[in-house]
Amino acid sequence: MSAIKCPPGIKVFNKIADFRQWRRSLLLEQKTLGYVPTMGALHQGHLALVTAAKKRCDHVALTVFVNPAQFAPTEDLSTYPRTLQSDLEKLASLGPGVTSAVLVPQVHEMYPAGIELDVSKQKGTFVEVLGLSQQLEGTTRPNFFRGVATVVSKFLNIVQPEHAFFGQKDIQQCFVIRDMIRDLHIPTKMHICPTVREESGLALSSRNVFLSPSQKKYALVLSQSLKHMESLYRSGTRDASTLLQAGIHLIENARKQVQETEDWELKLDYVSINSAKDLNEIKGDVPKEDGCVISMAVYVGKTRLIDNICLDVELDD
Ligand SMILES: Nc1ncnc2c1ncn2[C@@H]1O[C@H](COP(=O)(O)OP(=O)(O)OP(=O)(O)O)[C@@H](O)[C@H]1O
Ligand SMILES: CC(C)(CO)[C@@H](O)C(=O)[O-]
Ligand code: BAL
Repeated sequence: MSAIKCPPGIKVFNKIADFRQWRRSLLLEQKTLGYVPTMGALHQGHLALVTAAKKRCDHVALTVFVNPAQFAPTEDLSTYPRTLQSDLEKLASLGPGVTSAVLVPQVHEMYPAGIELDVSKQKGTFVEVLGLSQQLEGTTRPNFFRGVATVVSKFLNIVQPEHAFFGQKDIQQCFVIRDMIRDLHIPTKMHICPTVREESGLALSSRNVFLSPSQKKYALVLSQSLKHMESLYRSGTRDASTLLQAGIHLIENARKQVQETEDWELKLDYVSINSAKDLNEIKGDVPKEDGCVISMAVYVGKTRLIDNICLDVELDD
């Protein structure tokens, strides 16, 4: 932390107790706090959450924490981008008084009992949101939402924000956290903000830095196939398998082109249409009254990207 230069006006804490003392001062001044949880490597998607938080609240705080509990032993915990100094500069670039505080806690404070990536060796307290965590992302990342729900519940307890802001890009995470907040009676109002995209349509993601220029070009297949399915839906196609086949066709074409011309692979992990009520998979016609989420994960080389669209769903109120 000593090597980090804090931009003027932004308090950077690495001890939970120091953050809490600052948070208490806001309570005494009757100021509201909006909270944006992140794993750092900030981009315009994160900054849009900060801006939305500032519109609603007197102060905005972020956490920057690459949470080991949401990574499987085989995943990219050690290589996940860590760019705290430039993250702080990006927050400062939003203007004075937009971000008030950033908490960058240490792993041992967040996980006093230690944290093993192998779930069978873990000790301590964990939070699981049953019914929403095993499908979609949970198929490939079976303990991911347990790690997310655990760390977000810790942070909501530490930060005690009136409002918390999450991105639609991680739509299943939003569903999981929404139910966790409800079930644990956490006194925070959750907001889901739209996915910020490059002009090309590519959803911004911290992991995009791993893409080569040609991978970035082929990564457009995620947003393009979603858009294609959306336009079919809007023109009256309701059968989930017809919609999915149309998306899969585009992804398969891209996969073949990559196979013929590149030295890396493009691989569909999943594409699925799920009810916006309970994230159960929809077979047959999409019921308009429930709304649906079309989501997918695609490996572009070694980088796994996700994206989604929500149809006939009000995500935020
Ligand atoms: N393009 C985006 N638009 C809006 N919100 C986003 C976008 N990307 C991420 N977020 C949101 O920012 C918050 C923090 O996400 P995180 O730090 O994991 O960034 P990320 O870009 O999603 O990283 P990763 O590449 O690991 O998925 C989450 O609520 C996430 O949904
Ligand atoms: C919510 C979160 C910060 C928890 O580590 C993470 O899953 C993310 O960045 O989306
Ligand atoms: N934005 C989700 C964090 C992760 O993929 O680990």
